[in-house]
Amino acid sequence: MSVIASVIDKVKQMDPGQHEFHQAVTEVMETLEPTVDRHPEFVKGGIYERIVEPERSVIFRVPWVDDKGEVVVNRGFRVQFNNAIGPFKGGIRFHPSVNLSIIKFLGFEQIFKNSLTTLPMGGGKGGSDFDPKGKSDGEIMRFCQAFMRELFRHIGPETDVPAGDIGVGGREIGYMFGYYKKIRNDHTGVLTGKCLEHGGSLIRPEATGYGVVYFAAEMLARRGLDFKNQIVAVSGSGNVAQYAIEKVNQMGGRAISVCDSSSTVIDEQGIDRDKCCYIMELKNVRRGRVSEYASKYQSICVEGKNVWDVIREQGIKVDIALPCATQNELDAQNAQALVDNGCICVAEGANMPSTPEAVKIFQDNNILYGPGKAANAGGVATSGLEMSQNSLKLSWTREEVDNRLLLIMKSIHKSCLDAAAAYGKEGDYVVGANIAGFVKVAKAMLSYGVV
Ligand SMILES: NC(=O)C1=CN([C@@H]2O[C@H](COP(=O)(O)OP(=O)(O)OC[C@H]3O[C@@H](n4cnc5c(N)ncnc54)[C@H](OP(=O)(O)O)[C@@H]3O)[C@@H](O)[C@H]2O)C=CC1
Ligand SMILES: O=C(O)CCC(=O)C(=O)O
Repeated sequence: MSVIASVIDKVKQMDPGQHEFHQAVTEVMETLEPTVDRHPEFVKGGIYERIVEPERSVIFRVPWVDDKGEVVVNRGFRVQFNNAIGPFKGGIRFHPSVNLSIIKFLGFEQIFKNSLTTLPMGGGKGGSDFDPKGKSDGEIMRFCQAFMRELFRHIGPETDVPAGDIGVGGREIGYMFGYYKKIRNDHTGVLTGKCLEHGGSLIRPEATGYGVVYFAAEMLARRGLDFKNQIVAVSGSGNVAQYAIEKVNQMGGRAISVCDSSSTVIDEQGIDRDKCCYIMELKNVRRGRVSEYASKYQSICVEGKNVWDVIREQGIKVDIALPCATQNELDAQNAQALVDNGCICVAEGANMPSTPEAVKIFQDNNILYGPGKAANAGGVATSGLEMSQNSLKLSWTREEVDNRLLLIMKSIHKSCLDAAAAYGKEGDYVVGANIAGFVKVAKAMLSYGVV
């Protein structure tokens, strides 16, 4: 049995039931096969076995008091996966589905993504099964403080620097940062995604969504294409989706969809600047449901189905797909429908949104397919820029950060293509992203000896 197959086998045996983690490990490991012959030193150094095991996983109790005065207990997680090239770095997710498998898959992906950014950041991820939906502002604050009451002892600006992810935005980062500062008496860059007033970076809120569109534009340019007049399907309606739509509009495309966990809205006229501002206010301020969009603007609203189901069922033509909601949202049936209807490009804003079967359909049909760890790396890259500004005690302008983001996305795109070509898989962004991300981390791990 090859070293890769035995590593995948061992992961499945050791952690049965961690399906998302198995999926992420299998997807990465299978593409690393060509590195085994090229780098016998990685085999000898046990790099493949070591890279799938987190440095440590912390699971903790998060007790807090709700508005009725009742004690609620949630479960918190921080998986510090790999710090070979820099401090652990990765977001925090608050969602009822959160469990160890999901946090491990996200932390594992983060190792390679962060490596691709060119910045010195290791991989980690955290979260809780806390559901922010329907909670008052006071409840959110008390939960964030309770979460930080344990997390603070595991993190630090040179150790582990969390940020936002699903259910965690500027408001939650503010509450967590404020509490860390209070109990440590230390105003330091321990979190990213902070508000501007207390050390955040311009463009961090926009960065993941803008970065996905920058990455897709690079892929399209290889075929002499761009966003102008392209019909773009976007899923989700949160941070990543909102700024992806904003950038699609700026680049001359027409974004036609959003969804949340309750319904999907299709607006074939296009979600223009004003409609996008409406969604931002609806989701970020009023914390409402996307179905409200349909009562304000002429559009289709389908309850209980995601964007990709609705596009398939209604035979809607899409040129570019940007899945920006959650893992495994886009399955084989919906991938086939996108291909059959002439889709040319898929760039993933979410982490692992396409199932393995869907990815195979995109690749077999020569679709420009940009996997999340490359296409959505602009968020964490800009977090890295926030860390740099915090260390320098400087703030860069919007233009400066956006320019750096654009250059990083171009560099990631080039690294993927270079690595794919160097390992005999010309044009394959999946192989390219995995190998380029992996080789840098593997070399760093090797240089430390067995630790
Ligand atoms: N924020 C960042 O910087 C980065 C985020 N990502 C990834 O992007 C994705 C979106 O994150 P982000 O925009 O920050 O999160 P948000 O919480 O801001 O938004 C998530 C959106 O996805 C929807 N959603 C979540 N789960 C489901 C589901 N099961 N079915 C349908 N819709 C769902 C949410 O709906 P509802 O409103 O009902 O909850 C919401 O509209 C995630 O995969 C995340 O890991 C990747 C890189 C960086
Ligand atoms: O900005 C960060 O540190 C993390 C962003 C994130 O969670 C991700 O890249 O998936």
